[in-house]
Amino acid sequence: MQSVISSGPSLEADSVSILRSIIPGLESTKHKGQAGKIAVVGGCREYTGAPYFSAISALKIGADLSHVFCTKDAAPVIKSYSPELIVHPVLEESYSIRDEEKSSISAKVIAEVEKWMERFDCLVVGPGLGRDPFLLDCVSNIMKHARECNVPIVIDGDGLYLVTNCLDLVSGYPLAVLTPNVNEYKRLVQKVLNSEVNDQNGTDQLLSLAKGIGGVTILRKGKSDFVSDGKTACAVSIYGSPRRCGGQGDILSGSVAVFLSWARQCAAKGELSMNPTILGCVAGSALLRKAASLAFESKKRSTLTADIIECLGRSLQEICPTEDLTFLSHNTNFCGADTRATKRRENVECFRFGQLIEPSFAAGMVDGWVRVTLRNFEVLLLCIVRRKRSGGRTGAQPWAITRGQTSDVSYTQAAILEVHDVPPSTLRSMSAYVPSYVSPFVPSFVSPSVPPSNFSFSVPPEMTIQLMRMLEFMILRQSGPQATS
Ligand SMILES: NC(=O)C1=CN([C@@H]2O[C@H](COP(=O)(O)OP(=O)(O)OC[C@H]3O[C@@H](n4cnc5c(N)ncnc54)[C@H](OP(=O)(O)O)[C@@H]3O)[C@@H](O)[C@H]2O)[C@@H](O)CC1
Ligand SMILES: Nc1ncnc2c1ncn2[C@@H]1O[C@H](COP(=O)(O)OP(=O)(O)OP(=O)(O)O)[C@@H](O)[C@H]1O
Repeated sequence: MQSVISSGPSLEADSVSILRSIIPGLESTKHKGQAGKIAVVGGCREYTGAPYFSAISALKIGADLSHVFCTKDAAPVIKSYSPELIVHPVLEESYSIRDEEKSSISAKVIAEVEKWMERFDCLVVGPGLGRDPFLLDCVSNIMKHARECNVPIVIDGDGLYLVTNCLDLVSGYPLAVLTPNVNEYKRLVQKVLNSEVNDQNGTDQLLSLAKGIGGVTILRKGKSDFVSDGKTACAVSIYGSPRRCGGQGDILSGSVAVFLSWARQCAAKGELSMNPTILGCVAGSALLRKAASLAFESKKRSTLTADIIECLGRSLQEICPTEDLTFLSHNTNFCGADTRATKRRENVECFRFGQLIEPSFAAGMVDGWVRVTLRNFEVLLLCIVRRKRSGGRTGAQPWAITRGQTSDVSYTQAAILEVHDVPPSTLRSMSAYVPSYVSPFVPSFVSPSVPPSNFSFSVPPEMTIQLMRMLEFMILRQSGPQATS
């Protein structure tokens, strides 16, 4: 993926491209759990809203399952907010137990959470956790266990209070993300750097802070959100709202947890060249800020956290529309293999709106290929010269062909697009099929001049959707009666 974090004086990340590059496709081949399983550790007698906001946001953004581990008092309340959440009433506060029970209860708490830990893609620790010493002690053990299992941990709210007083819990753990607000950041700077917050030199201070805690990622919340892992730093300033109702940080923690999990999935497939933790933070922040701006547009001063949560879906849709995500997967469901084409071109599957290309029709007529290489999916436009049954040429026709990881279609995530091996004659013929809204961006396609025979070009990521629409357009043209005559 190309660099999305600028190295010049501006720190602003290309959040929209990052979001698009991380959001997975929606495919019928996936099963529950593959889009993410998130757990929030938080919720006590005083605070039941915060863990709910965090966990429900994770679900609304696209995680498949969202758990909450909270105190026994908080659990029925959180369950009553939503039947979608899986709520575990496992934590205890000092007031509800006797001193002599503490060690056995502590062991029970950790045993209960351990059962689940390896299933989670990310843990959020802190929303509405409170500051009861016994409870925080149990949560320290949960964090240690998460760390042993290599589960990423997003730490917010009272989780940051805990961590600031016991830095060893996260120090040197690259899968830890701290999301401090203005107060929490101040406390961290004082504790780790033994100084006061210095906004004149804010980026350097943030870098030093992240480095000082051994390379954890810090997302400093504020007018702009700043993210650093101690090596690189970037900012998210787009969108946002002037309304500062409590709970937005909780949405952020759930959002970062989901995007971090998705970014790690991309990284595991070798699709990212950047720290997925940073990308998860940038995407999580940008989405929250977009939802806050949409909510403010309609609710103005009365905007509440629940209104922002309601706008998460629309925000995702505006940034990365689901029809774009599903178009190809819909069509690939109907793929069928064409044996002769397979022989000619390494395992290529041909389809045309659910039908095989007639072998007799396709055989020997491959005239050129346009290969569109997307991040985890490959589309081949096979250009064949159609012949009448008698054998006479009738002109070039492009056909869409898919190949590669068809179970992982996600073409809006494309960063690079290559086209090559297209003979000049085919390119010229194809220009007839290129809709005018795409042609300015693909000048070589429509150029009447003769391109080199091994022709290739790159298309910027923002053009990907238009190009995919072009493919759709081409296929649609082929579904008309004249295509089969
Ligand atoms: N609807 C809900 O359920 C919501 C619940 N929320 C939840 O609330 C929790 C606190 O988070 P917050 O963001 O309000 O704390 P923040 O701004 O750092 O501190 C403000 C001032 O208060 C003080 N202070 C805090 N806790 C204290 C304590 N136990 N005992 C004593 N002092 C305490 C603090 O002092 P200091 O930290 O400097 O000691 C500072 O001066 C957290 O779990 C969050 O998730 C929010 O997410 C919003 C929606
Ligand atoms: N001054 C600001 N201008 C614009 N957006 C802001 C501003 N301050 C915070 N935000 C946005 O609100 C998000 C939450 O930040 P905030 O400081 O409210 O966190 P918090 O206090 O931890 O939240 P919570 O109330 O959930 O505990 C930030 O990620 C940022 O996008």
